[in-house]
This record gives sequence, C-alpha cells and structure tokens, in this order.
Amino acid sequence: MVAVTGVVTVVGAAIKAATGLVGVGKTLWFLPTFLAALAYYNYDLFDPEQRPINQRVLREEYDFIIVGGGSAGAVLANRLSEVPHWNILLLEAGGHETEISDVPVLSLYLHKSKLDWKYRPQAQDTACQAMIDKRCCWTKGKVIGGSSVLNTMLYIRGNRRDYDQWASMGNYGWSFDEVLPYFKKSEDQRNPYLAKSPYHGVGGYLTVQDNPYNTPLGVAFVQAGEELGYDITDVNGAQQTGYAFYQYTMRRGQRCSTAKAFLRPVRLRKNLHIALWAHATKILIEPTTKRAYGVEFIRDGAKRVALARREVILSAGAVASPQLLLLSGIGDAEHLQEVGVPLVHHLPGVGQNLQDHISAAGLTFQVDYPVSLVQNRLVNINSALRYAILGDGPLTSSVGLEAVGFFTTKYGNQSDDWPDMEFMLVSTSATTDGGTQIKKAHGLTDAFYNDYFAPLNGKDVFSVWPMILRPKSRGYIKLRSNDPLRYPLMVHNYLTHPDDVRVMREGVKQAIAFGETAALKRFGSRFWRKPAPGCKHLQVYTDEYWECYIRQYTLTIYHLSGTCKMGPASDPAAVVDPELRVHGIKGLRVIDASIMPRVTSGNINAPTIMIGEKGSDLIKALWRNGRRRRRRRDLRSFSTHACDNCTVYEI
Ligand SMILES: Cc1cc2nc3c(=O)[nH]c(=O)nc-3n(C[C@H](O)[C@H](O)[C@H](O)COP(=O)(O)OP(=O)(O)OC[C@H]3O[C@@H](n4cnc5c(N)ncnc54)[C@H](O)[C@@H]3O)c2cc1C
Repeated sequence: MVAVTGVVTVVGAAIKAATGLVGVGKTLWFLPTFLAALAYYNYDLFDPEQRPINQRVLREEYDFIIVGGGSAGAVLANRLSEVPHWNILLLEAGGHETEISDVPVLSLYLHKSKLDWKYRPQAQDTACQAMIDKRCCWTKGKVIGGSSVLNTMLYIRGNRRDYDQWASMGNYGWSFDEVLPYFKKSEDQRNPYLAKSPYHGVGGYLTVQDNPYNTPLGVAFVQAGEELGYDITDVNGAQQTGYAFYQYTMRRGQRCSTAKAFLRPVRLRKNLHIALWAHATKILIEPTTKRAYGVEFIRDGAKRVALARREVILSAGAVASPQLLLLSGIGDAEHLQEVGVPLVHHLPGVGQNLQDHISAAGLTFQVDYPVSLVQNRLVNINSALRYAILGDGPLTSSVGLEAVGFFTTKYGNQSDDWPDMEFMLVSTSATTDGGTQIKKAHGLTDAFYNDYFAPLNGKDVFSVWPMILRPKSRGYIKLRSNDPLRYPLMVHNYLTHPDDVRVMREGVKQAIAFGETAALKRFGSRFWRKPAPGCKHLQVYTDEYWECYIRQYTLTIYHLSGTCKMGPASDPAAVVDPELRVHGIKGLRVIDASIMPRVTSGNINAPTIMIGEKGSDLIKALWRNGRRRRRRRDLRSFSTHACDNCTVYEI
C-alpha cells in the first residue's frame, strides 16, 4: 500500500515536472502513461531523494566556492569534497533535472524550456539567416548538471594533437599524454571491448555506453564510411580518422548527466553544500591585494554573500564565466569604463576568443524504406513501455545521432590524423516531427521551414551534418551594462573567416557524396534537391550557392568555448594560467569550457569534464603543498563576518 501511494505520488510529481516544460505535455500525448510506466519500473531511480540536496541554510564561509554546477562544476564539487576537512559550496542558478531530461530522444524538448538560458547572440548576416530575427539560438543548461542535462550525450574526446597544441602554446601539463589519465579517471566504459583498451577507463563516475538502439540507417552510415575507404575505428582511441557508432554518456539507456554521475553519489557528504536557484552576480575581490574572497549571489529574491577561505572557482560556462569576471571588474579597462564597472584588474582577453562548432544542418536525404526515426511511427506507447521496462528502444536514441565520421578535407593535411571535419550522421531531419519541436528548438522561421522542409513532413529521411572542427572565426562576449541579470552582448562571427567558408563548403559536397554510397543507395537514398529559400537567385550547386546555403540553416553544435583563454602570462590574450588561475588575481580560477585556448576537434563535453578533473587535481596539489598556513593568515583580514558554524581545521 505504501509503495502504491509512493508510486502515485511520484507519477504525479513527474507529470507536473514534465508538463511544466514548455510544450512537452501538449505534443507528447502518451506522456502520462509513459511516466506512470517509468515510475512503476524504475521506482527506486525516481525517488526524489536521490537528487542532490538543495541546501537551504548556508554557512557564511567555505573553503571553496564553485559557481556553476555544469559539466565541469559538478566534477569539481565531487572531487574537492573528497578532502573531508574542506567545506565546499556549489552555487547553481538553475534547479533540478526532470524525468524528461533523462529520456535521450526528448532532448530537443528541453530547448527553450525552463532548463535553458535561451541565449540569442546578435543578428549577423554571415550565418543563421533562416532563423527568427536571423539570430542563432544558443541553448545552454540552467539546471544542476548544466548543459550535460540538455546535450545529446555524444562522448567524443577530440584529437591528441589538440592537447599537444595547447601544451605548445605554453600550457604545461596539458599535452595529450598528460590529460589522458583524467579522461580515464571519470570514465566507466560499458563496451566490453573498449573497456580493455589502454585509452579507456572503467569504474569511474561517468557511464559511457553504446546506444542500445540503432536504426538500419545507423549501420548503413558506418558501412558507407567503410565504402569510402575509411577505417572503422575507436574515434576516442589511437586513431581519430574513420567512422564509428557514437558512444554516449548514458546509463542503461538514460542520460547520465554530470549531476547524475558526480553529484548524486556524494549527496550525503556533510562538507558539500549545493545551493540551487542561487544566481551569482559578482566575485568579491579585495582591491589592494587583488585577492578573491567571496561571491555575491541572489537567492529567493535577496542578495546574499558567501565567503571563501581559499578559492573561488568559476565554472559558469563560456558565456557566464567571462560575464562574471567582467561584472567583477576583471577585463578590458576601456570596456569596463564604458559600462560603469569599477576596474579591479585590466585583462583584455576576458570574453574574447569565442569559438564554436557549427554545421550546415539542412542536408536531408530521402529514402524509400521505413528505416529512419520518424516520430509518429516510433515514439509511441509501445516504445515508451519498452524504454521504461528494458531501457532500450527508440526512446534511447539521441534524436537519431547514430554514427560519426572524422576525416580531413582537401584544405587539411590528409596524411595526418588530425581531421578538420566531423560528420554527424542522423537518422532524422528537421522534418521528423512534422515541423514542431525541432523547428522551434533551432529557431527556424515558418517561411523557411514551409518552403524547404514541409513537403518532407513525416517521410523517411536522414541527414548528414558536416561540422567544421577547427574554425578560425572568433566571436566575443561583452557586457551591455553593469546589470548582472542582463544578458551580455554575444557576437558569434560565424563564417567570417574565408577558410571556414571553404572548409564548410567542402564538407557539404562530401556529405552529398556520402549519400551516394551503395550502402545508402540500397535504401533509395537521394539528396533533397529543393533550392534553399534565400539562395534561389543563385545557380544551384555552384560554390556561390553552397556559400549562401551554409549561411541559412547554420546550426551551432553548442560548443561555446575559449572566452577565458588559458595561456602563460606572456600571452596578452590569456585569462587564466596553465593552472587555471586568473592572471593578476589571487584565489580565483576559471574551470570550464571557456579555458580552451583552441576548441578541441570534436564534441566538447568529455573534454570539459576532463578539465574539471584536472582542475580539481591542480587545486589539491596547491593546497596540499605547504601554502596553506600563509593563506590562512592572509585570510584573517577578509573575514568580516563571524562564522559560528565553521570548523577550524588542523591541516
Ligand atoms: C543542446 C546541446 C547539445 C550538446 N550536445 C553535446 C554532445 O552531444 N556532446 C558533447 O560532447 N557536447 C555537447 N554539448 C556541449 C557540452 O554539453 C557543453 O560544452 C558543456 O556541457 C559545457 O560545460 P561547462 O561546464 O563549460 O558549462 P555548463 O555545463 O553549461 O555549466 C554552466 C553552469 O553554470 C550555471 N551558471 C551560469 N551562470 C551562473 C550564475 N551566474 N550563477 C550560478 N550558476 C550559473 C549554469 O546554470 C550551468 O549549470 C551540447 C550542448 C548543448 C547546449
């Protein structure tokens, strides 16, 4: 009886949480039954007590304060709280994950929901012309677990040469051989063959698995790669160039966010406080010594302060980390003066060097057989029950992202294993759900969708997304004002560098050739030849046409990075040093995707988790190596608040 009541309560809570997400309840008619089945078969997993505890009463002072509980921040919170005599506060602007965010096929329903910051960069005429107001949509997680709760879970590490390049730029400790142990440390590789590889780890917090469900197209994608002469390879192993099925940060077919992986298992640690719905607005820095000593934040509508005895760590992501530095007076002096923020330290690189991976997302191919992931056919009550009971089936598909190809275009060095192009091979397209959620998530205009895609609604199709791996275009983040709640100015500058246009255009041509392979032709594969709106004035399939085409449905792959660049003091654009300490400021680090000096050649969640792992060790190494006493003496002068609850450590 108690169990039944529990299930009913949980189902009610689940439905409420799910329907609270914009649109989900309306479009997914099977949702209540689905959630009931989930609750019945996964009652233990559903227990809300399993989630991280939202600490209501906070101490005044902690050893470390981490701002942002995303891909990197969650790792830091776990690893730093391993030291029992350190008290850690994690401030997160968002709330809990939901039952919907666990279901891989539904991830696009999280875009534009309450779990999304819903950033929109400035309109520019170089990209995203098919989108409402010609503005791209920068989805970013506002939830514990950050963007790892909204992402498509693809587990890709990048290329050995990426990290060796970081090291060659003066970033000691970041060569591939030095970061590989940190990838392995996090990993719990569930593929038994890969688990034996020296490149993979088992027993870590982060579950990495193959997809329990592939369509026949997924298999054909990999065969097509082989037909084109590429190896089938472990793209996270010795050789990146080649084709493979994607691997995912999933556990038993459900999303394994960093909140699930790194925070849930340590939720009862007494020395870790997680404050949800706590929006940091400023880092407190003592102006004469330039030492960070706390964080100002808003919670329950009131301004609050927490003090940090040792360090403040920014892990708020590539938009909010530079924004918070600027709001705290760290950045370009002239810019700070313009927006009325008192200067603490002139650091012109803050917010610059913005990089992202983009793709031409419209490349759609029709097929003659029912082999793709058409929503109305495959996402229904049967597949919902299959997911709930067995943890497999179409609902475990990451929106059809099934296989990957890494290769070097004619603009790269083809004798080298350092690809400049990633093919994301998808058994869906924007048309898969008949012009509803995908169109909305990507911000496509009705005019573009109806002209280009609507004739394919509900038909069997697949897509190839060519993603440019080492873009040369650079954007930036700046403040619009000194109001911490106002979104910053975001300028993407996509496709402003002519080399990016050339590589992307080549990727498009290769994608069309890919669709012509026998492996795909056997399903009747043919490119959707409709001229794209906005480019109809151009002769189709000329270079000019393709250049226009890639500027229409330009899809960010959501890999915002580089805005707090890591580099030695001799690099005027560097924001943090190779130990991730902010140049010129004591007691302050940035540890998230923003520190990448160059974006890695692949999807960046795994590299960001690695940065969290390595950053944690850098902090532990510093504080366990004899600088503690001096630090504690220094801090006495900052402790303006009494701290009754604080433990006095003997270390
Ligand atoms: C839709 C989408 C799909 C993606 N797909 C993939 C994929 O399949 N594979 C892959 O490898 N990568 C993918 N990525 C990219 C990857 O998930 C991100 O690059 C990575 O999660 C970034 O980690 P981060 O720690 O830098 O920032 P985030 O994970 O974004 O974390 C930042 C955290 O800080 C919090 N925060 C921000 N401002 C404040 C503030 N002022 N106060 C308190 N908290 C604050 C945020 O709410 C958030 O929780 C995807 C990203 C998105 C958005």
